[in-house]
Amino acid sequence: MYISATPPRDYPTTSSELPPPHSFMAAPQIPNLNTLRRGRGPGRGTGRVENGRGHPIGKDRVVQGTDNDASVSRMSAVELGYLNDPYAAALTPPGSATRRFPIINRGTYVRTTAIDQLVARFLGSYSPKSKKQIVSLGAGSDTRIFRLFSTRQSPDIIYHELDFAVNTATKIRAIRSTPSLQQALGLDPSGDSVTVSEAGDALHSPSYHIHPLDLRSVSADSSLSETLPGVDRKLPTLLISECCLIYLSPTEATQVVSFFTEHVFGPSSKPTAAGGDTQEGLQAPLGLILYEPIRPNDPFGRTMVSNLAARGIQLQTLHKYASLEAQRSRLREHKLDSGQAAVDIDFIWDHWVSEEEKERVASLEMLDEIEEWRLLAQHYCIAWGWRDGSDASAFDGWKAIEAQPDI
Ligand SMILES: C[S@@+](CC[C@H](N)C(=O)[O-])C[C@H]1O[C@@H](n2cnc3c(N)ncnc32)[C@H](O)[C@@H]1O
Repeated sequence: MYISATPPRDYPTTSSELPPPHSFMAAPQIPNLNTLRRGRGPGRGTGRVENGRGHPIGKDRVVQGTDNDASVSRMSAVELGYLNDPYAAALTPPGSATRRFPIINRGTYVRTTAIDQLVARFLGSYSPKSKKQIVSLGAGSDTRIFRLFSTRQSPDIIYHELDFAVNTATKIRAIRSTPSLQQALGLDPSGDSVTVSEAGDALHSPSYHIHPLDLRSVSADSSLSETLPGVDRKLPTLLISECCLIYLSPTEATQVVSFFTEHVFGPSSKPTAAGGDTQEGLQAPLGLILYEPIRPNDPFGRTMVSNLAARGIQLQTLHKYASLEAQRSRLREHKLDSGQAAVDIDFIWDHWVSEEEKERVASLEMLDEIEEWRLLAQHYCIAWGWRDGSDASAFDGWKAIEAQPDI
């Protein structure tokens, strides 16, 4: 039961506490464990100019800028010892490092390690004969690819990252100028196995692809080889949306997931044994992990939503997928029907983190605001679902994970 609607303490609660319109922030204070921060950054105006498809460019910039907040939060958690991530610094904008509040650091820790666990269970142990594929939507400056590739003997994974061109170009610049990122990927930038587009916003190598793509532009008519070169339609594949689809409208978010479930990884045709004819219905095993805010309708959630609205920000799918059950239904509706589960961050801290690890994390810095932590953590969830498709064992690693009963 929620005992107070008190928002985390650096959320302004009235419009008079908001920064003046001319100093609205490039990266808004979205109620995100990743983005809540101590100070208010410098602003950037939001114009009304639209891109080619009617989306205001100013709003897009705000959404693109949320990645800076994500990288700063990651860096804060790394510097304090919550996470071990030697690649975070290279992907954090220079001079932007800031120490986040303890509840935010703990949130970054729980969400990152929980998604890491789901990814590790999907990938299983190294096996060059059974390649798997990961497609990260709105990957931004995420470091998971570097952490994964540096710890597996050889890439038995094909990893794709998608984001707006402005963000993919930033990441590619960081990779080009940082030998440790190249080494983690096993890339030789002067070799011919890596190609970078002329605009510097797309990168292709045998195991790693960065695609500059506005997800709102994909449709069933999109040519796969042009839109997502290097995607293998037949491999067991994991889609990850770590705080990305929440920025799309419900229709757009549904279209993006359907693009992958029905079009990219939809039923394929293969020659029958007799030759000639084709046999429909073979689908690659496919899973989806979502990390998103939930529960906008209780007092705490309402305060967060109204703070955002005052900044012109609407997390449009938040009301549609407001509960753990709504997230599970969403996965079922996308025919990820072999299994689905959803847990909030509070549950993960309680049930997935060992007592020893809890003690280690608790010793890193003082966290007095236990009630505030629990409230915040109950407003973010991780949901996952999968379909077995052509390989009933591809998601075996997910079958025994402890999930949360409805509350
Ligand atoms: C909060 S950041 C999260 C970044 C990363 N997933 C992480 O968790 O560290 C949201 C990311 O989604 C990306 N994004 C949002 N809408 C998008 C769209 N329509 N097309 C491509 N990327 C999008 C943003 O540019 C941004 O990099």
